[in-house]
Amino acid sequence: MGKASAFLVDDLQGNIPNGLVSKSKGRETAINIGNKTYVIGATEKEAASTVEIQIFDKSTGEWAIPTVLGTKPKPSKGHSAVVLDEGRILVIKGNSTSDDCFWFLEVNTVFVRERKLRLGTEVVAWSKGVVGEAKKPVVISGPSGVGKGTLISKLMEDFPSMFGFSVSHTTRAPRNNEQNGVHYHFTERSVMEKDIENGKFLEFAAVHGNLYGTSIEAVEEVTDRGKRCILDIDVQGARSVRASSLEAIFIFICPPSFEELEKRLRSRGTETEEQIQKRLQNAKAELEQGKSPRLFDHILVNNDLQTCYEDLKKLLGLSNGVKTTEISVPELVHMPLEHTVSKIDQKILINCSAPEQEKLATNMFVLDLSSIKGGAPGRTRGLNIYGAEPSINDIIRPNMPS
Ligand SMILES: Nc1nc2c(ncn2[C@@H]2O[C@H](COP(=O)(O)OP(=O)(O)O)[C@@H](O)[C@H]2O)c(=O)[nH]1
Ligand SMILES: Nc1ncnc2c1ncn2[C@@H]1O[C@H](COP(=O)(O)OP(=O)(O)O)[C@@H](O)[C@H]1O
Repeated sequence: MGKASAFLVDDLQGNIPNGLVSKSKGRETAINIGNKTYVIGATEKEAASTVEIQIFDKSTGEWAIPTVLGTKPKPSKGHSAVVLDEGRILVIKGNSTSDDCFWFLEVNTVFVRERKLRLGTEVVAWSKGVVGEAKKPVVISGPSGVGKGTLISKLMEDFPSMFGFSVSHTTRAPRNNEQNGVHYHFTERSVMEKDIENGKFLEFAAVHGNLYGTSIEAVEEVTDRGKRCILDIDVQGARSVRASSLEAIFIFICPPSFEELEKRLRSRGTETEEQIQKRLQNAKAELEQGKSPRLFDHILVNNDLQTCYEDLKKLLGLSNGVKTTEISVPELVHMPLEHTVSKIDQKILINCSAPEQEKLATNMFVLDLSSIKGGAPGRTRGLNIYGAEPSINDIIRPNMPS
């Protein structure tokens, strides 16, 4: 609590009407939502190089420095900001490209509220916006030895540009054929526990006596490459992801019989007898949980591998026999330092024109947020940006904030 001395915002104290689009004032912006003003700005210290948030509570006249979750944007020379709804502010960084210029500051979402309760402080969370089609991530669960890895490998081989594997962390030892950073990030338990405590994981669980977890970064890394993320995680993990903002498709893989599962696990030859026994024991509970109502969207029986693979492809909307090698990588749009933003429903109009060029309307963009998915923790996917027609410009300009 105290004075926000690092900021140069002079129009606080209730002068900004709720929900008003803020024009970039340089390095700091004040946005009102309800009783609170969120001040977004870079610190005076260039070396610190982070975007800081301070909250002014108009009802108490107090300042608060919130706990900031998520990867923070690197500061740019200026930004603009607009209230999207009661829970989120869109921050557009000037002088940057569309792969790094749209950031969502969540101030009152389910995730933020839950963390507020847990931490007992003010909380805000950053989530970078990713332009492109937002195909839902795919969560694949099932008992050890059922064939999850085999099915995922086939999918990744056939559609290398479409899918990306979320590389989990684990405390178990690598198998002979496993590479660190490719199959898993093999980690010390103490390191992983610390990272969990520091909120770096989307989910984690103790499985067969080891810790396994999906870091937020693992999912972000795939999303940033414009790919559809595949998560191979256990049933507990699936439950956690269900409760998160990820909005995935959940698929449970079943063996044709328990005997066949045991046979596959043994023939893989990667576990000791003791480990096989543990995995078989756990498989019973996992198969039971796989039937939990509303946890999995689809259950596939992996009897004949090829049949199961075809069924999986069908579920993922991959038509028979089509091998897609192309993904449409969205063209980068450059956002100049000088720009103004305004909001109409789920569309954000970004005017990059210098005033004397405004009539040309060559630098107007529409950022369409109607199909966005996800959010903190992790990326906000499915942003669509395109050039605006002059007619839209004409309709909008009378309402632009000065
Ligand atoms: N919750 C969770 N489970 C994971 C994660 N990564 C792998 N698992 C699960 O941990 C279990 C054991 O995986 P692994 O040791 O590779 O053995 P395998 O399933 O027999 O190949 C499997 O059920 C995986 O789906 C993760 O990040 N989170
Ligand atoms: N439909 C199937 N029929 C026969 N064997 C299979 C089938 N699917 C997978 N396997 C084999 O079963 C073993 C376990 O498969 P794997 O993909 O490692 O399972 P998981 O990742 O679920 O632990 C592997 O040796 C794999 O080649």
